[in-house]
Amino acid sequence: MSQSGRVRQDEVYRAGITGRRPAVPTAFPALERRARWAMSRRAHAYVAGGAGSEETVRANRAAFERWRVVPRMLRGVGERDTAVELFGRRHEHPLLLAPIGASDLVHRRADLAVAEGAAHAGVSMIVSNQAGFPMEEIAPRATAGWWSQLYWSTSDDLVDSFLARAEASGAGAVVVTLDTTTLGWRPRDLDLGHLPFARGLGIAQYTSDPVFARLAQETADGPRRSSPRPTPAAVRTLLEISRHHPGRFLDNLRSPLPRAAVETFLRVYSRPTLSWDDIATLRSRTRLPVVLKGVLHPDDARRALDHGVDGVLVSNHGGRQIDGSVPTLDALPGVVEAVAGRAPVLLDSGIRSGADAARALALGATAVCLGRPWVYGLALAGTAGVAQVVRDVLAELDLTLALAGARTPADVELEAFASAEPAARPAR
Ligand SMILES: Cc1cc2nc3c(=O)[nH]c(=O)nc-3n(C[C@H](O)[C@H](O)[C@H](O)COP(=O)(O)O)c2cc1C
Ligand SMILES: O=C(O)C(=O)c1ccccc1
Repeated sequence: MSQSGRVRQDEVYRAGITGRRPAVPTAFPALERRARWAMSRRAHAYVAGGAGSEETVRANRAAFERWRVVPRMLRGVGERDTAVELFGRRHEHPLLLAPIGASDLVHRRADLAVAEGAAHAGVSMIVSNQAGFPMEEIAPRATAGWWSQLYWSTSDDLVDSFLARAEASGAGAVVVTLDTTTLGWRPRDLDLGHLPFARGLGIAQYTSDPVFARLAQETADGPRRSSPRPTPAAVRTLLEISRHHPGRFLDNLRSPLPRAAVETFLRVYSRPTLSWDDIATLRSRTRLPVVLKGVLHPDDARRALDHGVDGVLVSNHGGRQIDGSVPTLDALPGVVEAVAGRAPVLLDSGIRSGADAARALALGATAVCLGRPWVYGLALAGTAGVAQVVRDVLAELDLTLALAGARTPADVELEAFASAEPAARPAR
């Protein structure tokens, strides 16, 4: 049971009496504006940017604006209950941090700070495969739980190694991202000629991996000279890269290995030929619950369940992959209907506030994932910034329920507004 909205408001207004203001802005537009000043041009372009003309980035938002809350009065709702159970674990809040790679572009402590911020706010974090630190260092800080996100590599051995490491480090699930088998067309990054990974950012999960070390050494040696196991020196160099200076190792380390590591990453990080046959092998590869990220079609959701998948995450990667892709909130009702309560359905892409979370949950999402807003909190105030952004979203979610006369998100009443084709609310 929660009154987190009132608690957070009281905290802010009381601190205000002595002249203290929140560390980061409490609403998204100001948060983004402030973060933009704090970030490098390249970092801002990478985080804020989307595919093509960024129509889908905007459409994700417009989809939320088409649903309006119809508040119900006098329902005596004093406390709200937003807890959910996901894969046998109780989550106090129906929100997780979406996996976001290369956060070492915006903060020196990157995923370590994010994990601590998520833990402070009491939410789980989905650790990106493209993190700035090895998952073994992030995991102990994510005390409210964490899941591991996987890009299916061209090397099946590397996939198995990532899965084994996630299991050994206590991940609660593995989230396989399907929508980035190849990188979308991103004009902001293209115009700056900038991809973080090409500079050695966001590759720490790889450089800390023994299978990857072998692949990188093969690249450095050339195929003829390569030895079957990575030499101890190669492993040491790569570990040094992942521990000490992921961001600037190309300048700092003289050995050819760092450059080989970047080249190897770019070659192996994703398999464009990924198919349902690969998904079918997952059950024998890992005992972790499997979530497929990037599902937008009801038939793909059904097929996922047929393949033994444990959950789906409705996502268009924040509009970064296909310009003109369907907004996730529009896709949600069809997926919810197809899944029919058999598995959790998560949603991301466009969640900016607690009011957005309330609408996605009322439309049948089991939980939502917060993306760009936490990156802006990180850029402005590190751990404290991430924690505040999350707590503010949760506070507004709680207040939205209270004012709508809803004890749980499912009780929120919605109506479609000014849409050419009003989407039907799924039966629940
Ligand atoms: C800068 C950035 C990096 C991202 N990196 C990853 C990643 O490594 N793995 C992944 O599955 N999704 C990644 N995503 C997608 C997010 O998980 C999520 O789907 C998206 O941010 C949701 O959109 P929103 O931020 O507009 O709400 C990234 C998104 C951004 C903005
Ligand atoms: O930037 C992204 O959105 C992302 O997820 C990604 C992951 C790997 C390589 C390039 C981009």
